[in-house]
Amino acid sequence: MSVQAIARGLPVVQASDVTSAQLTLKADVVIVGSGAGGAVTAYELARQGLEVLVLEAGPYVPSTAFTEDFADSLETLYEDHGSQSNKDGDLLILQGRCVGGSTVVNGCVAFRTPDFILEEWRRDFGLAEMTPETLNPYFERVEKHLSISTNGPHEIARHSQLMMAGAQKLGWSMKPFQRNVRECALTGHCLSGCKTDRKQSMLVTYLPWAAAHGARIHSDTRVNRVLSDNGRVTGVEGEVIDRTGHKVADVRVEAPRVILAAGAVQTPVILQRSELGNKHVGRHFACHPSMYVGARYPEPVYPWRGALLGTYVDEFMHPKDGGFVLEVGGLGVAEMCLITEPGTGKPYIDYMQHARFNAGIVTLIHDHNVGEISWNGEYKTIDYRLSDQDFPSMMAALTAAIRLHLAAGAEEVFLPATERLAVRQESEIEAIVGQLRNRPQALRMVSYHPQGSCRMGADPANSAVDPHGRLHGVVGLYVADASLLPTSLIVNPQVTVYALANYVADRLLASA
Ligand SMILES: Cc1cc2nc3c(=O)[nH]c(=O)nc-3n(C[C@H](O)[C@H](O)[C@H](O)COP(=O)(O)OP(=O)(O)OC[C@H]3O[C@@H](n4cnc5c(N)ncnc54)[C@H](O)[C@@H]3O)c2cc1C
Repeated sequence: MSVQAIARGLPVVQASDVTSAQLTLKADVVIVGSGAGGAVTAYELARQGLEVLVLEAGPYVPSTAFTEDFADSLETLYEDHGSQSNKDGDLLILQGRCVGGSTVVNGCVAFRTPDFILEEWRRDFGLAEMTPETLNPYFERVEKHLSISTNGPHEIARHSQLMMAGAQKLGWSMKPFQRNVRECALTGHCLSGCKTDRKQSMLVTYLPWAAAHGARIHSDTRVNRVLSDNGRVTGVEGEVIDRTGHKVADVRVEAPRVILAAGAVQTPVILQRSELGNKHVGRHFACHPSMYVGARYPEPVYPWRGALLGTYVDEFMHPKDGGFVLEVGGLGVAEMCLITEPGTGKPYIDYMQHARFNAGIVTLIHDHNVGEISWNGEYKTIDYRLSDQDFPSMMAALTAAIRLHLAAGAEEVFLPATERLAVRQESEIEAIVGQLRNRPQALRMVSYHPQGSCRMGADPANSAVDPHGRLHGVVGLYVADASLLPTSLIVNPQVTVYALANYVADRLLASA
């Protein structure tokens, strides 16, 4: 490893450090991906004395190099440079692709897995251990490690304050978020990475801690295949690719245990390329398709100022109450161009000229696991279409978001539809929302939470991975990322992923 790499902070072997065309490595455990699942397993295993090697496809970008410019960040920190989408092209699927994974670019919102979701997992997937009693110690551990705390009054930006007043008028429960941030600088640039290391991402917590316990981290290293012999894992192979896209070296790692933590899109792709796993690998993909419902307020609210995410409406969280959450979110100008008012020409210019008057709400639904990830030998496909079963909760979430904006004093609410639709008063909502139909390209949706493509369960007849995180039918191969989630969560998933990764690491240690 070069002296510069160590001096830069985290000791990472980068493409520029690799001098031979063939890299051959050994480890007790090789971990693929350095995001939420990969970093937690790396630390928990390294601190118990295992020789851990982490291979990360994305670059190592130290926080001092973050630019707070979203367009730059999409280029350097995001999967497919921020353009990853579903097959129909109406759902942008954002994932981080860098050392630290999506945790580097996420919005810091931290929720434990709701009890009613754990109940579904126990009931429908035979996951008897997925109880609050088993998971609470993991949640507590991660909350302590990542300094998770409730937003203070100074972290509730003007737009969130207006919406809290609106929720009060409507009689809805609205709460401040919990976030993994220490003394937030309130710059609102979370999605571009936290330049001052206040966000407690994997880049500044579990990865340096894992390295301190001897874990080796290689960036720019994409794993293509898991190697196995007679149903037992023997290692992985992949390539070192530099930032200009040129291959620098082939990599082969010998290891008796492999943990896949490449995220819910790439983990099934690696398994499919390796021809490992049963027919559930890649299926049952869910993603919390969300809509950004923007609105214009009579006063400037500067949506890019203050904490990115302040408060949320939990009134409708349980499926029997609607099955959705409304999150009041800030937004920079670049993000606003990407995901809000769809008009072109004059209406669009007018909208952007009034950017400082716009505030937004992000909707999340408890979607069904109807998607599928596949690899055709050349490229991946994300086949996800909002199901007819989920369309009513999407519309209920949209209606509630419009009502909240109006109650908070908004003058005009813009629907995240491909045709230009706006609501100015409560009496218009039903007719305008009622025009929307569940067809491709009708809605503009974004997913920040891909999940469920290698779901956990006791029975291989309906799951890809067993209750301890082992791929059914292959010895030594584990999954420890958002692919594991048997159903969608409804709430932001990072804490669930950290807890499950820690749980899987403990199961691995117990069987070692
Ligand atoms: C913009 C954004 C905002 C978000 N906001 C929140 C939030 O506020 N709260 C919350 O709870 N969650 C949030 N999330 C989601 C949360 O960050 C993820 O659910 C979580 O990080 C998933 O963990 P993971 O380990 O499955 O994948 P990731 O954290 O995405 O890590 C996967 C890693 O694997 C690497 N990889 C992929 N393929 C390969 C390969 N072939 N070889 C080697 N490495 C590979 C990737 O480059 C990536 O670094 C957000 C996500 C995004 C993108």
